Amino acid sequence: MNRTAAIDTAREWSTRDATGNPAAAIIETRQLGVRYGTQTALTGVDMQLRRGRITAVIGPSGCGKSSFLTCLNRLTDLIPGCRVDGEIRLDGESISGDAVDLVALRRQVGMIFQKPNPFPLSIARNLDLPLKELGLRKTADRRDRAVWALEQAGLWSEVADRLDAPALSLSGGQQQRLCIARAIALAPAVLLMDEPCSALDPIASERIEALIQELSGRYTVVVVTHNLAQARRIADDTALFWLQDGAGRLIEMGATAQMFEQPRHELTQAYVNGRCC
Ligand SMILES: Nc1ncnc2c1ncn2[C@@H]1O[C@H](COP(=O)(O)OP(=O)(O)OP(=O)(O)O)[C@@H](O)[C@H]1O
Repeated sequence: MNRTAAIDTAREWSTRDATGNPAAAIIETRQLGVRYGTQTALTGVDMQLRRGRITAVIGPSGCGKSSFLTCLNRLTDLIPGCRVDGEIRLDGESISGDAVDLVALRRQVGMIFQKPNPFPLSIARNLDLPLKELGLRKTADRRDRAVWALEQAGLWSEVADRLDAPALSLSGGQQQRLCIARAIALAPAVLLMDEPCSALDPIASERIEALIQELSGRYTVVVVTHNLAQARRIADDTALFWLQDGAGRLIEMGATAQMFEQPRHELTQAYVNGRCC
């Protein structure tokens, strides 16, 4: 199948769910492109991310996966020389332009990075601080919300008796779950995860994977991963990006089982079977 046909297929898929009904997209991109100075990292991405589902973004190094993710909550605004073209809609509303409240956007669309990045403060303060900024004025309310978020992240039983300990004294996997709790505490609609397990040992990775699966349904998760087995285990939907003619492009997107078992595009077939890169 040529590239245009595959993208048409991706478009057709992305507007229908498994029963043929229109899919409920929470995020939609149209002709999304990212440039760093004169270099085009990503071009022409038309994609719909479905509400409450886990979408894995896969593809070889340099094909624009992280650039795609960082567009979705406009962290790209913080990169000098970076320019984003096209359209991104969250719940039908454009997130482009100067009128958008970026603090509110980033609360709605939280980000988890490859390397856990807790604040160099106590475990409790890692949650209390953002909740204060969110406007929760009563200490008891903030504490309740913090406990709830730690429970959601599967961390509460491990830290309940040492909330005043430094966050950096936690293991890498616990720090990553703390970062997920910190994001969840702000009640986001979408969680973006950029290789959230790649800095962790296999056991900690397994816990994060299990946590991502538990979050499914309540949050929309977009996870960039180089680990194809992980994408297959945790993702409902999978999108393959590829570097073609010097720019990253969306090649194919579909339900994960279809992408791995019956890929439509030859690049997907080769990539998921480890026959290239
Ligand atoms: N801040 C930046 N400044 C300049 N160029 C950048 C920047 N970030 C990414 N790029 C370039 O954009 C292209 C896409 O990078 P990106 O990190 O989005 O790809 P990726 O698929 O996530 O790669 P990887 O799998 O290696 O993390 C690359 O050529 C990269 O060098």
